[in-house]
Amino acid sequence: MPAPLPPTAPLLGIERITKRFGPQTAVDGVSLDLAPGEVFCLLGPSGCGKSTLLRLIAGFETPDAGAIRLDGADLTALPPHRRPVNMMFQSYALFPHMSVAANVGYGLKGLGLSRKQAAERVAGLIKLVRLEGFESRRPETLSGGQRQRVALARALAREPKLLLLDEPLGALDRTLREETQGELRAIQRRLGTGFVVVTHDTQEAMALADRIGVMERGRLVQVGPARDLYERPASRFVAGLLGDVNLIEGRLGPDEPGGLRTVETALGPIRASGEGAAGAAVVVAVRPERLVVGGADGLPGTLQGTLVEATFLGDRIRSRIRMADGTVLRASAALPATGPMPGVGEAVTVAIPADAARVLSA
Ligand SMILES: Nc1ncnc2c1ncn2[C@@H]1O[C@H](COP(=O)(O)OP(=O)(O)OP(=O)(O)O)[C@@H](O)[C@H]1O
Repeated sequence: MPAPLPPTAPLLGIERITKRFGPQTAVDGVSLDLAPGEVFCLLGPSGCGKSTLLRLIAGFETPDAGAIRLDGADLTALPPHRRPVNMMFQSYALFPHMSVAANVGYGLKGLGLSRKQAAERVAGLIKLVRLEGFESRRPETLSGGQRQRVALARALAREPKLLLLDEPLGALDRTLREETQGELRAIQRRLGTGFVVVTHDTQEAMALADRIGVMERGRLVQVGPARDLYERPASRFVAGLLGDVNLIEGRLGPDEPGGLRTVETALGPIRASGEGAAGAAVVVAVRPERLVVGGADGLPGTLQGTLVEATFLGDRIRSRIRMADGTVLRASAALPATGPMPGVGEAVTVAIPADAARVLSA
């Protein structure tokens, strides 16, 4: 029986694409479907192949194997300018001698628009990125955030079906970055253009993406909404990339009814969800904010430890707790509404709720 069709045909279809540079495989058999209007973030450390995958979609690189389709049409043989795709670079590559309006209008060259049509399109784009009044300014007189918006308007000028963004906010400082993430997302929603965004910043991927694809050494190792990746990482690598995590080594117990497993660790048995062969060496992954510190007496599996560090961070306390066997766990908790901070050297209880503990292959 044929597989059921997805609810909407994919905008972008990448099939087993591979790109080698000499002995190095930069992109290794990646397959991926993108829904229309979706924002997809490629996340991974430097050198994992994110930019190469983006450049393959744009047509700046030719794959050694595999195919790329857009709306069902094979793009693989088309040069970059013939693809209904546009790319925005981190450097923005604005023309310094041209005004904001001319930079944006440059994106319309070759479309055969009349002067009037082009002027209207430019005005609409400038409005979209909220740069009205800046039309005749030169890029060098703009702030980083404004330059970013000029580059975005120019990249959107030809109304691409898909926009590729390489570290789009990389040049902005932290506060401006967070503001601009929201703006970028709002513009994208208004237009419904599909976005593929390359970033090595996990927070940014979480803020922007409908789905994140994690790349590791040329492979796409896990794809899903940020929350799925955060709560159910497929590997230690993904767990660590998405945020801080405690990794506790142990051996996996046998299958049990109810789906939970028991992992024997130096801290004692820990109940966790996940799969694997009984006896396998595993790690239990627990996010610091899911540890229940203090007041855990009476919960099954409550452990005893000593607080070795407690740092006040405004909205939460970050702490380190040494357990009887010497393992140090990191916890992060909302502040108690009233009352003193827990003191260093104090004995504390620690509980690991079973729904916060994931079994990962060691
Ligand atoms: N033109 C090239 N010639 C040779 N090797 C290349 C070329 N482009 C990329 N590579 C190699 O392919 C691998 C993936 O590079 P890529 O730029 O895609 O990584 P990345 O994840 O985007 O990294 P970064 O975040 O640092 O940009 C790297 O090992 C890189 O050295």
